[in-house]
Amino acid sequence: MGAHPVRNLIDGARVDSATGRVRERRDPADTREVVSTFPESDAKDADAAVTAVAAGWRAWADTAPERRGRALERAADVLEAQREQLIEELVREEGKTRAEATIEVSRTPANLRFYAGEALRTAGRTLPTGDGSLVFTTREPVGVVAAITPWNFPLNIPSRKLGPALAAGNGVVFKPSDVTPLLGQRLADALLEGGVPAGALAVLHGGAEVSQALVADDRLGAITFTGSTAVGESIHRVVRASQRTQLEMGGKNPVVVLEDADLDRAAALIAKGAFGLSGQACTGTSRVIVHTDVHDALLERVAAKAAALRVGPGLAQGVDLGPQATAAQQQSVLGHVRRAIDDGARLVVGGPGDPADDAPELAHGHFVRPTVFADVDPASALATEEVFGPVLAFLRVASMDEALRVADATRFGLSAAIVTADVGRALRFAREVPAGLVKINQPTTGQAMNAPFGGLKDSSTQTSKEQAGAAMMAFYTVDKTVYLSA
Ligand SMILES: NC(=O)C1=CN([C@@H]2O[C@H](COP(=O)(O)OP(=O)(O)OC[C@H]3O[C@@H](n4cnc5c(N)ncnc54)[C@H](OP(=O)(O)O)[C@@H]3O)[C@@H](O)[C@H]2O)C=CC1
Ligand SMILES: CCCCCC(=O)O
Repeated sequence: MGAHPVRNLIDGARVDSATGRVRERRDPADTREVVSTFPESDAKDADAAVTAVAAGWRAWADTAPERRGRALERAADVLEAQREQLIEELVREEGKTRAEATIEVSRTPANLRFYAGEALRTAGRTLPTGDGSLVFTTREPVGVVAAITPWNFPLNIPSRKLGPALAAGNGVVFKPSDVTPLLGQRLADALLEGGVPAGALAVLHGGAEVSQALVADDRLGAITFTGSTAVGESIHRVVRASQRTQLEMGGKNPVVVLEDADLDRAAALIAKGAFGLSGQACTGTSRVIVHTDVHDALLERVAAKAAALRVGPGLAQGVDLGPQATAAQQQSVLGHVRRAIDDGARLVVGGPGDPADDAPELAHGHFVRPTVFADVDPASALATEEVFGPVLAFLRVASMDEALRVADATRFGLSAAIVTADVGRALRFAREVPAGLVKINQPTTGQAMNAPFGGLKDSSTQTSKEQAGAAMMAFYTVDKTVYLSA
């Protein structure tokens, strides 16, 4: 499979960056393979993209909602027709397994269809006046929206931003991660083929430089970002008070296991949440906070599952864990593992060793070993910092009160799970745990596409939740109140 040339998309034209610089994206499972090439864009490109969408969005906003919805529906049709191709490209560009890629490639068109319907449901309301005049509200598009997205769900996460933004009649400047430029182009191409006009959608490729320039543009009405807390906070410092921001950021998600838990069930959902997507999920499980009475029995079960996982290229049969998405992510994960050992955590499974030592065919990929630590200090880096890799920290507690305190001992509050047969304590957990997503006897990962998605604390801005249907549309529209006398 040759390298796909990806270019910026501005006013319908596929153009190189003003910098003239082109970068390569190589397969994270085998870096000898170039998957795509893409422009390294800068502020000039960002300015050109915003200028084009600022000029073009109004015509899209004036398009009948039914036609806007139909364009999203047809874009979903295009993506579904490309299913097998997208699955393979997603595995080769991002690194997830074929099974994980299949789920994402299926969810993406479903997101577009979900928001296609919202185009027709987003409306204002009339208010009684009693004096014969009319007072009503309208929902108008914000205008120009910047969507900046991460590499770990390069189709699904952008689709649940571009879908509602376009359904509401906004124009979008889309900046995919430089780790997954091809998938970003595939989504944009499907939207254009579906009928979104070139003036309503621009795509910029590149890294921090173009992204920083984009968010600093005063012509943006809204910025929707998903990525690390550090970058999200840097964006928040730049934008004007009047510009809407929706920031979905990092997590350090715990599973609390009480003494009455079904340990086989607990071990299965912990392994799924911790090692799925090679640990590269913001809602991924990174902490197990377990009652001391069942600690050793649970650790034994989870360690056995981790040790049995097969690491390898996502297109290979029977692989459970693909590579980390980049060399930088691989080195970051290994740095956390080495730091945990230095801090005195007990290594139970995995560790800093190179999986290629046991399997030479892995020598050209960014692979790491699924790793489990025990006796982790709740205040240590491993227990409080996001690793974003397949590394699990076991923390022992003696009560539910202590479990809640330990769960709260990080700056994050995205997803949290509890495993127990006690409904009363489960509901107390749901009330008291500082997390925007609470899972009872379920993994910390996995969401219903029609349920609000977002965290508390430094995991998310609290202005609006993603995926929340009508509530999502509120972020992408402005309210007006109109007073009318005949
Ligand atoms: N809460 C949620 O829903 C989710 C959160 N995440 C979080 O995202 C992180 C992993 O994704 P990752 O892509 O590495 O996150 P990053 O924060 O590194 O990047 C996110 C996006 O921002 C861009 N970017 C990078 N630096 C800057 C900057 N200084 N200013 C503006 N934009 C910038 C990136 O471009 P480029 O990649 O080209 O550098 C990318 O498009 C983890 O922390 C994870 O928890 C991931 C998925 C979901
Ligand atoms: C589209 C999937 C949302 C979940 C984001 C995560 O867990 O990284």
